[in-house]
Amino acid sequence: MKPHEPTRLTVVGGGSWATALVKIFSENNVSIRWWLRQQADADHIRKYHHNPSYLSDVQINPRKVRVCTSIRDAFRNSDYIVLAVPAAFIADALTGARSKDFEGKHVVSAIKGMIPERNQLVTDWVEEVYGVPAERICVIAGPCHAEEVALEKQSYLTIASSGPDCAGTVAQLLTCRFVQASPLDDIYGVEYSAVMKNIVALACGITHGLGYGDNFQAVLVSNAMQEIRRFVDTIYPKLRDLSASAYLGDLLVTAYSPFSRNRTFGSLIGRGYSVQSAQMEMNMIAEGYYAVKSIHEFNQQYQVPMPIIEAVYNILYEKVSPGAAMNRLKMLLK
Ligand SMILES: NC(=O)C1=CN([C@@H]2O[C@H](COP(=O)(O)OP(=O)(O)OC[C@H]3O[C@@H](n4cnc5c(N)ncnc54)[C@H](OP(=O)(O)O)[C@@H]3O)[C@@H](O)[C@H]2O)C=CC1
Ligand SMILES: O=C(CO)COP(=O)(O)O
Repeated sequence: MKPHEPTRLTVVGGGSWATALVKIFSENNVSIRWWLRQQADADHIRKYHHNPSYLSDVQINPRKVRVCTSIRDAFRNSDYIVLAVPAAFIADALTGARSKDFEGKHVVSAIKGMIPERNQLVTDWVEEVYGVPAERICVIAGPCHAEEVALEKQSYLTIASSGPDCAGTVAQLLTCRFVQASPLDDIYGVEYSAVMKNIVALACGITHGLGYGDNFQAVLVSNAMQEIRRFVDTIYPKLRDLSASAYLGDLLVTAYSPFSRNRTFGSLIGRGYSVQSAQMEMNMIAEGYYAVKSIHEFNQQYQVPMPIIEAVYNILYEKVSPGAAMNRLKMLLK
């Protein structure tokens, strides 16, 4: 690539985070192929330069962004493939793409969830299924809600990879007027923490829906941080600073922000909605709903004590009432 040529990116996904990422990347010298699954959405963006279904105030720059609905077209000539579809649907979204289509490219996962049928991190799945080498994979993490990106509120991202090159370049591509992105070398720690903070936000929402107050929630979140530490230190021991924004910051924003899908979903459950009616009430996906099952099953072999994760699992998958599960949990917190 010549020095002043734009970096060629593919963004996979038409939801709020994909739309926000397209906006951030468009601040830099890039050329984006943006894949959406709905033809009507793609046509609308082409004509009116905004996504009709998510973050519709965000203006899409037609000089930098080309929309398409064919995944193989979207991959053509791209240097970086950015995945921004909930984990449960990423295999669907990539239907039609083959290992060969990933050759020579970097993969950037913006997904904070696990592949449900395999209880596997998205980056491991990409490596295993599409043969992408680990050093060409990175994740986008950090406390950052798409809605605040749309409003250009100052935000911070952490780009984690196992080798320095991928994360460093992607961090540069995401740094702009209102976003500061930095690289980090703890891809597994960051990815697992991001998956788990969604489950904790569900727990916060559930307790909020049940009428617990801020005092309880502060204790819940502190205990949750200890659970996350126990889990990631067991699965992938490494010297890491869990008070950094990629870990603690993301836990806090998801647990407390009214923008959080996971907190909102939990709050509906706490107020007595069934899983199905809560899902219908929200137009967006709460990753924690799928993730809690994956983490619960994955943890069978490790048996890391995680009473908060277990309480959420019992409520969502074992029909334990939110009130009873939280009554039991509150005796275990300190
Ligand atoms: N939103 C945020 O602020 C942030 C989100 N993330 C992560 O980004 C990822 C994407 O989440 P987000 O953008 O918020 O999700 P949204 O709920 O905003 O959008 C969901 C997306 O999934 C698509 N989808 C739904 N069902 C299917 C299916 N069966 N097959 C293919 N695609 C499907 C939807 O397509 P359609 O519209 O056509 O139904 C839509 O593009 C998640 O892992 C989330 O944790 C990370 C950081 C911030
Ligand atoms: O990861 C996020 C913010 O950093 C988004 O969390 P929610 O999916 O709960 O909105």
